[in-house]
Amino acid sequence: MSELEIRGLRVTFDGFTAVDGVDLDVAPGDLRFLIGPNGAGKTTLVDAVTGLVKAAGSAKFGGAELLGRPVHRIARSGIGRTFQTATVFEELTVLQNLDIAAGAGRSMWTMLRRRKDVPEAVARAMETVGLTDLADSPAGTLAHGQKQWLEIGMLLVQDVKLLLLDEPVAGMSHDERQATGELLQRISEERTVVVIEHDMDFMRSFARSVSVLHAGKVLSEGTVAQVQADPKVQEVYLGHVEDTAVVQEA
Ligand SMILES: Nc1ncnc2c1ncn2[C@@H]1O[C@H](COP(=O)(O)OP(=O)(O)OP(=O)(O)O)[C@@H](O)[C@H]1O
Repeated sequence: MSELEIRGLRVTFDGFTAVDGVDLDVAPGDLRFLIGPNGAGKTTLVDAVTGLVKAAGSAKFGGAELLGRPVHRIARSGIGRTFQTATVFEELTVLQNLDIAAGAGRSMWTMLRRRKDVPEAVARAMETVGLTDLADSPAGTLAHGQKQWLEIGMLLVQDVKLLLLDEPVAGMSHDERQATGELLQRISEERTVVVIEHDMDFMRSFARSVSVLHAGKVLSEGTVAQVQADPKVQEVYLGHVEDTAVVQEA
């Protein structure tokens, strides 16, 4: 059964249809890449699923309808996302950021105080994203890639079941991309991960499945090899110089 089941999803902005009848199924434990040229509707689709924009159609998570629910209730149902720019608290340490994300029921003072007993979920998330040694470093001093990992860690401590990540490796070094890909593979052993991405090398190395969006519709879907071999995909990408690698290296 699909964990995320989208049917006939449609998002319209002032008469312009950004998402135009999308059907999408993501199985539990998938590491799905959403690719497509600029303006294809990838971010808008994620915005619709997370309640940030109004949408018609259906988007079910674990069988429950998401459309029409407020953002906080969708988040509480186990869906978390990151944005293109990391949104961590720069003045607070790695541990404090994770603590706040884990937050429920603790006072601000308890969370901001340096504590010896780190909650297990926080310790585990810190370990998973490789930031344990930097627990007491202010987030503002982290490298760009580390901030993205911290943000992913903040979703893990909330025990999010479906992670929606918007261009997580943008601006990262080669080594950071590699580490991020491996991190996403580890995470997807227990959770479902959907990644919006423009980096085709990264997609080829780490995607378990791929959906190609174009002009608000799903153009192609399958494994990396299937999508790369699809003439429709080649046609769309050949018109976009920055993305021709998807076909050139097929
Ligand atoms: N709030 C909005 N109001 C009006 N139009 C919007 C709004 N948000 C997005 N759009 C338009 O919807 C289309 C899809 O945008 P979207 O950001 O979802 O594409 P994308 O595939 O994520 O592109 P990119 O890869 O460049 O991030 C674009 O034409 C965009 O200009």
